[in-house]
Amino acid sequence: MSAADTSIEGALARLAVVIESRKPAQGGNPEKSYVARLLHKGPDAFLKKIGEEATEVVMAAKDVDHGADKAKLLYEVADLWFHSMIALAHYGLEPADVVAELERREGTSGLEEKAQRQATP
Ligand SMILES: N=c1c2ncn([C@@H]3O[C@H](COP(=O)(O)OP(=O)(O)OP(=O)(O)O)[C@@H](O)[C@H]3O)c2ncn1[C@@H]1O[C@H](COP(=O)(O)O)[C@@H](O)[C@H]1O
Repeated sequence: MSAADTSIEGALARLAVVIESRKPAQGGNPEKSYVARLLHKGPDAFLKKIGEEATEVVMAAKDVDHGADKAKLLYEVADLWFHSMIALAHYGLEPADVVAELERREGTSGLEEKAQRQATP
């Protein structure tokens, strides 16, 4: 992975490295870094942000339904991904773990998976 890696996974991996470096144990400074500040405040702070950003995604999507520009939707989804990545880092997970989970699901219909889950006692 390098800065020249323009894949989605590359961009997420680079951001994950920066987030990791903002952890209190790595010397992240809450005065100078937004990520360090959220990590310093703890889960309640960044989980609240995730809830807010998810709501903002929904509102932006509804606005697009009513003719608004898609740029706001992109912006809000980026905020949601970003704050979710702070939670992943806090809980010791990486974007690659999410990608692996999505890959594991590849080719399994959501309807099939749901039926199997409901059939399991
Ligand atoms: N991708 C982001 C990113 N996306 C959004 N944000 C910040 O997230 C904050 C929350 O967005 P809101 O719209 O809720 O704004 P707000 O009302 O100011 O937020 P609050 O007062 O509720 O905290 C804003 O301050 C945004 O600037 C981000 N801050 C940082 N990054 C990445 O994280 C890296 C490290 O950032 P620092 O830790 O700040 O150096 C940066 O280089 C970027 O790559």
